[in-house]
Amino acid sequence: MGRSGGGGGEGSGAGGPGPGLRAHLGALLRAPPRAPLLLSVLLLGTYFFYCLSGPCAAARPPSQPAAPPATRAPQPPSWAPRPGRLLPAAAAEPEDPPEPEAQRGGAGTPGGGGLPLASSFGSRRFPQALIVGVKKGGTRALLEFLRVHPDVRALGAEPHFFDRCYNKGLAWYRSLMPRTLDGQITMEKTPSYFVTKEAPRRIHNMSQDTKLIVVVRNPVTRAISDYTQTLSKNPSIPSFQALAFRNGSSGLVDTAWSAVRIGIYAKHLDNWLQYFPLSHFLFVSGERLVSDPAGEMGRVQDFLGLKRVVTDKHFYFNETKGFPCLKKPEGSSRPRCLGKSKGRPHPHIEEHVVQRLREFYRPFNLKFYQMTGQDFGWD
Ligand SMILES: Nc1ncnc2c1ncn2[C@@H]1O[C@H](COP(=O)(O)OS(=O)(=O)O)[C@@H](OP(=O)(O)O)[C@H]1O
Repeated sequence: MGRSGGGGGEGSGAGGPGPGLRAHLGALLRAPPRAPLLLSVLLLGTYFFYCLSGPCAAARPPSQPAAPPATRAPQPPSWAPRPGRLLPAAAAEPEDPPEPEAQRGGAGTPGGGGLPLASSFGSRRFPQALIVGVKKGGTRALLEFLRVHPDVRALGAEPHFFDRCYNKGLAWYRSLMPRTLDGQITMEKTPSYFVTKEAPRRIHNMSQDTKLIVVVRNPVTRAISDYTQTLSKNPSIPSFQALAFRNGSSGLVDTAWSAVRIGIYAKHLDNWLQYFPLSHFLFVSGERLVSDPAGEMGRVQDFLGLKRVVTDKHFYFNETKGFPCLKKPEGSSRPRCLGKSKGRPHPHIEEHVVQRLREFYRPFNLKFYQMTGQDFGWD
């Protein structure tokens, strides 16, 4: 499943057959008539292959109910951010994979339950809370920490419903969710929602009571982390510096590059505030999630109206990884850190490049502190 590096797009998985499929079907239809059975089998196989391998396929529901189209709402305001320049490699990056335990057991499997019993009790509900961003902010860590809480049931994979898969309909989206009992909260995380101009309106359309969590991180470090991810998939991309500035380091900062654009938090938040009041948001510091995970989890649990169950007893600092890890993740009794793609070393970026980006972000950061009433200390 590809990711867009933060830019939103309408789901493309449910449209008509693409050129590849048309060519394939054409070839099959020209086959000799004496092979009707083989032809039918191939046609069916081709149909299922193309239908199920689209950008929404990683989050397939256990059964496919007839999904009514999602309700239409007024067009978004014209000033909303436009999709920026994407690196080819970024567009082909795989999703943030669910952590292994989540894949094996419960709620990581779309529609699954953590315990065998959970598969037959409770009901699938729309998420009452979403982690909407930001990409490379620490969203996977937050979700895995939250899943330890017995009153949180979360989808492990990123469903990308409100950016790429919206045309699958709200019933499809709900069918992905794990079953919950009364009093439990359903959650999912898709970091690209924060920079998708249609996402706030669509989420508001699902429920205007949705609680929204945004994990934010120093935008300069975030951009380097984003670049590191792209570089890991495609080592031949240009240097960070060449991508960050329009004409080498002497030029203007290139805000069309998604790695830069995502970090202009104030601008993206402005779009969300057209639909949700500030009281619906919790801004989690990506830095404090690493330096004081229990403290930040206390704030998150309070915001979600949960008992403070996840505390410092749940974490240990793994010296080798250099990050806090869980003593007992959901569905496991063994300690576990996040996977290799989380907390990886960044390439060295020259100080003058970092400095110029810091200066670029400063006014946007100050605006963001003002809007949220929180100083994240990035300057
Ligand atoms: N406990 C723990 N373990 C490992 N990594 C941690 C942790 N807490 C936060 N982080 C930081 O999370 C960064 C990845 O962010 P995301 O999970 O939001 O990335 S993604 O958008 O879903 O790809 C990742 O970024 P990089 O350091 O650049 O790899 C980490 O810095």
